[in-house]
Amino acid sequence: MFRFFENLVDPYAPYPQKDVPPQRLLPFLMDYARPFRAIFAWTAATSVVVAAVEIWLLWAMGWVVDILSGDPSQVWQDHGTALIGLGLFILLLRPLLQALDVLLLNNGVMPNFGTLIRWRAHAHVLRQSVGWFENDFAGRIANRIMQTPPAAGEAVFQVFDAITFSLAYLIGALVLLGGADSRLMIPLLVWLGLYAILMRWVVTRVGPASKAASDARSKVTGRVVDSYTNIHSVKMFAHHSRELDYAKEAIEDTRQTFQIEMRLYTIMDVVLVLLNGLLIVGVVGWAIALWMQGAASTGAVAAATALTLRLNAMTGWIMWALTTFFRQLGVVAEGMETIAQPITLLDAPNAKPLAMQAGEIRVEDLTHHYGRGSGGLDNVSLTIAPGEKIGLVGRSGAGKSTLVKLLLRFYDVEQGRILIDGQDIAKVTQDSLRLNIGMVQQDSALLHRSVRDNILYGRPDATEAEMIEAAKQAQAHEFILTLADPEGRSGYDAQVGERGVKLSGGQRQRVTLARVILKNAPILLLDEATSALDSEVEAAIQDTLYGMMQGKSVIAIAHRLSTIAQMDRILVMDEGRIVEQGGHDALLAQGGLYASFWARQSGGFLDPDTQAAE
Ligand SMILES: Nc1ncnc2c1ncn2[C@@H]1O[C@H](COP(=O)(O)OP(=O)(O)OP(=O)(O)O)[C@@H](O)[C@H]1O
Repeated sequence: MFRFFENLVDPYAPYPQKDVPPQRLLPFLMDYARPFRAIFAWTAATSVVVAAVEIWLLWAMGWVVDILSGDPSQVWQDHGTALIGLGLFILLLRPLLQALDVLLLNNGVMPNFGTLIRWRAHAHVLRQSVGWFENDFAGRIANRIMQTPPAAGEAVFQVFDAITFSLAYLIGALVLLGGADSRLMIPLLVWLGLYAILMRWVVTRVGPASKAASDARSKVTGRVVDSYTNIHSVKMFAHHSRELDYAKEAIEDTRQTFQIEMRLYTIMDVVLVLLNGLLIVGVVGWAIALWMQGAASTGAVAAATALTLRLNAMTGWIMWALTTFFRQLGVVAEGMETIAQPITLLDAPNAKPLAMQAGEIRVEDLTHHYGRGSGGLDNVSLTIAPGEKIGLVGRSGAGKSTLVKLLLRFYDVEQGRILIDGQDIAKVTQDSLRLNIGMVQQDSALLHRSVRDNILYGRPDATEAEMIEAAKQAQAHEFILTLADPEGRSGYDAQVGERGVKLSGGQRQRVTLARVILKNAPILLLDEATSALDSEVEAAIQDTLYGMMQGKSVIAIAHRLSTIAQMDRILVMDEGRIVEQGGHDALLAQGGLYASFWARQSGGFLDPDTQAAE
């Protein structure tokens, strides 16, 4: 039976992905609620029926008191059947109705609603560009993905569990009192008015207070996770107390925002008790007065008393439910700051897959300053012939990596364009573009998965033999066989730690090389691909690299000039521009920047001191 309700909505069902999610709270939630429309309607209907039954039971209690005021010997004779019917109703039908209500809410809605939001929110965030991620804390993004779905689920739960139920209950109570004596409705209506004012006062403050508290919590997560992921720097610089202070500032923010929230609840609780006192004295006192005048029966007084006491118990719960509702909406509003952000780097409308032919790369008048006035690239134009191998050198910050990242369309260029085989890379699908480019990066971070998963990331459908062959070519096979992790997995199954921290820099780089070898893409970008290797391994890998480059268009960035001296052409970049280009010998003869780099190289490296001095 549980399965039936749990399977009413499939949270992973395909859906139309939006590039620009709704920016306002209600439409944002409605968007996620769409697959739940039918189940929400049913839940609301059963909540109303359950509330009506509860009110009706109070009325029935008044009726029982009234018949008990009659002749005891006649009660069973006159009302026996009705009393049995009432008993059966309470024993059978009422539990069934309530069971249906909670099954719909607890099993149909709750596990699926949060899951659907988390799934879709993660799918949306994963589509964001590299630049988008660079502008935020990974911890904060993760926190919002984690806390928004349960908050939205809790808000929806309150709508059906408390708000729909209590609205139906209040309307029923008015009808019931009105039926006994319409004057009894007056104290209830006055109380309702005051209750509404209090509710409004609380609710308008709870949403913003809760959003601020939630914001502060996400900030704490962002800062704490930042310290943990960079624990090496923290320890190396002995910045233990500085990191604590950095986190404390955010933690203190959370405390203060939480204090403001809690003050609201205290005020609400105290005023509520006062209001409820008014309700009890008003309704029960009035009912007694009416009874004394003979205008109300004993049963009516009993029903009115039971009703007010029940309302007294319920009002705290309703207020709590309402504040929870608005508090959770505050959390959702905070989560929206991440989850509802439009995807800015999109495939062009009707983008086609990149049709790779020979592999010509043309960069036309490219300028990219990362949204600032300077830095990055300035008016770079360049044509790389199919199969040509380009070495890219220049001081740190000259713009080499920027050029490579723009080729991968990690960012949209600010000015100019890049063409591959005559096709503007902004107009082809991002996936097809990146599938055709293999890249080995300077700081080769790996995924916290097994070595096998990491290598197969280059081509998930490769066979085991192909994967091992790639590892061998990258000089990685031997050391991989010696790996073991604390859980007892070894070799290709060993986990590499977050970002690959359990491997040495050179080992990491070889695993990334293996995955690019396996990918075997027609364009190859090497950004300091061998910088972490010792000369012996590097020499062994150079052959593999040259082998890999055959028939491919290649851009290789290197500070170690000896690794690129053999390239077809060398480009020298400085301050975002290409300042020299040509073969190694020609550039040396030119006596410019390249010649000075070469002259100052010690042991094949660009000397960092001389670089700084420049
Ligand atoms: N994500 C980014 N956001 C803003 N500015 C950036 C970003 N990445 C790089 N820059 C800036 O662009 C300029 C060029 O950086 P780039 O990484 O391209 O240099 P590089 O030549 O590859 O240097 P290195 O040899 O040190 O890797 C620098 O001034 C840098 O501060």
